[in-house]
Amino acid sequence: MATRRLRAFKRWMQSKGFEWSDALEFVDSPEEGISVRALCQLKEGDVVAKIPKEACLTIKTSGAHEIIEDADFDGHLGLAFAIMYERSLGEHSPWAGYLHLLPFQECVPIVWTLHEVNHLLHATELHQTVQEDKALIYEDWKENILPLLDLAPPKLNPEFFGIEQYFAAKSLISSRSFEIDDYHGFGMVPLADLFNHKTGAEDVHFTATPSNYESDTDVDSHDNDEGIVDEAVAQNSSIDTTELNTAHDGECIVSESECSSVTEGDTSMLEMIMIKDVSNGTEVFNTYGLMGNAALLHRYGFTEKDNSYDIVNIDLELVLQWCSSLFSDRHSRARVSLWRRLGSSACGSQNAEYFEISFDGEPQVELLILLYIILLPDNAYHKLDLSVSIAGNCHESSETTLLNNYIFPKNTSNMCKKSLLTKEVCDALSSLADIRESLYGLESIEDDIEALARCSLVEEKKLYHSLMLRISERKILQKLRDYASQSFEVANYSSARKKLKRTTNKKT
Ligand SMILES: C[S@@+](CC[C@H](N)C(=O)[O-])C[C@H]1O[C@@H](n2cnc3c(N)ncnc32)[C@H](O)[C@@H]1O
Repeated sequence: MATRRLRAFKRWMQSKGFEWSDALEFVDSPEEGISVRALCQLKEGDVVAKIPKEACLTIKTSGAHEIIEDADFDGHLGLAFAIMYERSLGEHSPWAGYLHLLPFQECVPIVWTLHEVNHLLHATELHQTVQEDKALIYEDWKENILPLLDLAPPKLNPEFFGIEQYFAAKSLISSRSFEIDDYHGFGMVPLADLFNHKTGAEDVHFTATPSNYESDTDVDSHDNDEGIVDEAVAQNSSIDTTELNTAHDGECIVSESECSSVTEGDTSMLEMIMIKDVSNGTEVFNTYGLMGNAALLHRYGFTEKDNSYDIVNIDLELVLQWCSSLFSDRHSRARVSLWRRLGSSACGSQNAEYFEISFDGEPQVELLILLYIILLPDNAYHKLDLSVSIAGNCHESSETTLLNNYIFPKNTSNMCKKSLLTKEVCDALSSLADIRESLYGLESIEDDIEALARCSLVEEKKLYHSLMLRISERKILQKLRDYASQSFEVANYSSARKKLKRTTNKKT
């Protein structure tokens, strides 16, 4: 459905030199926002849109570029300032037709109230991150934007540069900005940001070399310090400058980006190319990257059911808590120290170390090694400790060799894990899953599932996606328990078989 705002946006795109195929339909739904659909069969390799870089809103193209340069604002801060500045110009902004199409803000957790963050994200992978983000963004605004408002010139209307406006701009950057090129950096790319995301199953890509879109300049999303931002195009690549064909006699025709049609040297346009066939009437998806639900909610404000990139983390702190419920502090310290001397480490930084549990409930091997060492009987621990010290002194054998000799005599990765999965380690994994789960509070996962079933995705978006996140994390903890019990059963079964074999061999 083409609404009035979409028609105005199309007129704006035309005035700025955008080209797009008639085979693309922009659909505006009050519940789901804007999406893009194929009006006819789209073929792999079709160039479906061309976007002038000059029409992208970046720190170079914005009317605020001098203020941004003088203030020495970096990429994120600069782009947030550019968005607020262009919004402050109203109809006088060259991006007015685009800005009208954007929501004021994207419903990502940084724009939720602190109460909502604490209530809805409690104990999830996002809770602490979002608390920290909110504090940092506020500090950023206070230190950089607020002082600028008092300067004359430039005379800035404070109404458009307040803390709410800054958070809103940051939410738009997080959910819809793209890397453009070395000169522009990243920015807001009209039209490209109308495509919704599908994990690992995108239909459309941005590329500088339309005729060989499988090359290195193919673009995937990538991480940067403030979240995943889609990378759009490498500069100075050859670009197909063929005009897009438009519909004739009710037929949708898009350009065939063949090598022969490539004109070298035009780096002024971004292009969108189909990377697979899409049938008539189907939504055309981009991908924002391969992300679990925590990352999706953090950067884009939504989650996906059964997202295989989901993970849950177990903090080292939590392992230490479990350890001190069974052993003395001295025991814990000594075992963790030996674990570190063996060259093991967790993910994250020194004061926030954690272990990842994958979507199928498999724990990071470093966690298994730590639990194994914590649970070693004293005599075995002393032997290993002595060997590590001697090795450290003579520099003859590496920690890995020692660990392999001691724990992994067979030295193959599958065997490694199996050797670590003793009954005690498996019990420890189950206890850790229980402790991690207890952090969510009194409601069980079944309560969460029921609450999700009652929840409206449209009217209670925050609740819906935070429940999805909690449930996906809790399902992984369930799988961790299954992994622990099954691993022990398997280990038990194979050691029983070995014992049986040894006994039978002895007899024969
Ligand atoms: C780049 S915009 C995509 C266009 C957007 N739908 C619009 O109305 O303008 C990204 C935002 O679209 C929404 N979105 C994208 N993919 C989605 C998906 N698979 N499920 C739910 N929402 C999605 C999220 O709100 C996200 O922050």
